[in-house]
Amino acid sequence: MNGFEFQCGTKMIFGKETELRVGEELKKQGATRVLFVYGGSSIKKSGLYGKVVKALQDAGLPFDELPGVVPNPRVSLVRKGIALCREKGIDFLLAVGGGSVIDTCKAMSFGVYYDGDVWDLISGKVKPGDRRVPVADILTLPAAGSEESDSCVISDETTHTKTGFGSPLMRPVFSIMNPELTYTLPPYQTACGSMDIMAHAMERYFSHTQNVEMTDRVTEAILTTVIHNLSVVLEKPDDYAARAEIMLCGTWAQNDMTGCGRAQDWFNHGLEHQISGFYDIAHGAGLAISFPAWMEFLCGKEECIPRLAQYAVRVWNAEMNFDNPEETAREGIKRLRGLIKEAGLPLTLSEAGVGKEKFEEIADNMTNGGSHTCGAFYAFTRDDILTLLEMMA
Ligand SMILES: NC(=O)c1ccc[n+]([C@@H]2O[C@H](COP(=O)([O-])OP(=O)(O)OC[C@H]3O[C@@H](n4cnc5c(N)ncnc54)[C@H](O)[C@@H]3O)[C@@H](O)[C@H]2O)c1
Repeated sequence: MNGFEFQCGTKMIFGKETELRVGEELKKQGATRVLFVYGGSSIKKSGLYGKVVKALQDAGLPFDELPGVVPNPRVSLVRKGIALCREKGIDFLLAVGGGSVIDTCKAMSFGVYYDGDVWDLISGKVKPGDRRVPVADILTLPAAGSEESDSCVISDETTHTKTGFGSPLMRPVFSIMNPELTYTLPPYQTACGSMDIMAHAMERYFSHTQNVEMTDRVTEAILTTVIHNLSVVLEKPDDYAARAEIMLCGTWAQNDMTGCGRAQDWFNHGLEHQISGFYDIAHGAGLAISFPAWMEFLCGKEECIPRLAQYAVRVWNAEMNFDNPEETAREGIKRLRGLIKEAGLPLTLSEAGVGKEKFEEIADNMTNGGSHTCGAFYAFTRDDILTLLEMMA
């Protein structure tokens, strides 16, 4: 196990009807003027919008609204939000929605205190400072884990670039998590979210760092819990117990608890950001296509087989073939693909409507024209990425 620092100060407020406490909690945290940020019609249809407005009014908290966050959230709205925060003297951001809404608030929160264009922070040209408008959220979609993570991902729709930045100060001050709020998620979105949760667990799990047994075991528990409960909620969307399990997994898969003391990979997220930057597909769908193909590619790399086989045995209950561990590894991939198919997610780029026309550009972007490799568990060259993309096609 490597040395590490870990600090996660987000207060998690979990359970039925917890969203009704948002006003009093914001006040307790020192808010005097709030910007209520959300996406489209889904929170209005579900009645959550009205509950939030009432909770803010009951707490006597003045607030403004910024609707219009879209999946793969746009920097144009972040810029609009920054201007609004400055104009109205906002001192607390309240995100109500999934990762896209929370990430929009996180980017705004640092952008308010930066004099230049916020894309400088997002693109990593300038490091974020130590001042930010605090962020809180009511989570409606377990997936990104942004409710406790220290990073955000934003797209520039004019250049088709999707990238992100982070800071230890970026973690939300508190996150309200009521599993009942996720009953309205369509099956496809539920499946995409679960795939994203599994991907966060696997980006950390696939590591060559030795002696990380405790975080391995926690990660395996997250993966097996999501696998089991995803099947339950696809059958019965209002199963509170199963929704709660998935919601908690979403947060703990991405708050970096399971990443402590180990090298992490993040190749698949990098690849998916490229794909969804160009094609605007759901993040979880992109990961459903890339992860099994990535594992299959790695079956050809001897140094990766033991961990792939361990994953197959412990997560998928595959039988260990000590004479041929690659066969065990392939069984794990087969079972992962089975779940993805059952959940209605795409297994290939063509199923997701993505062609081959950007392959060269994607490989260039990920390796800076072939000048460096990408990924820690296995270092992909530009040519490797092209091979992998063909496998995903
Ligand atoms: N910050 C991080 O740590 C982190 C990590 C991984 C991914 N991300 C990013 O997060 C974004 C994806 O976030 P996401 O997966 O949470 O999805 P999302 O926020 O983009 O939402 C997806 C869709 O689900 C709808 N939705 C949300 N809650 C709903 C509900 N309860 N009922 C019905 N519909 C609902 C939204 O309106 C939206 O149309 C991507 O841009 C991804 O790159 C961020």
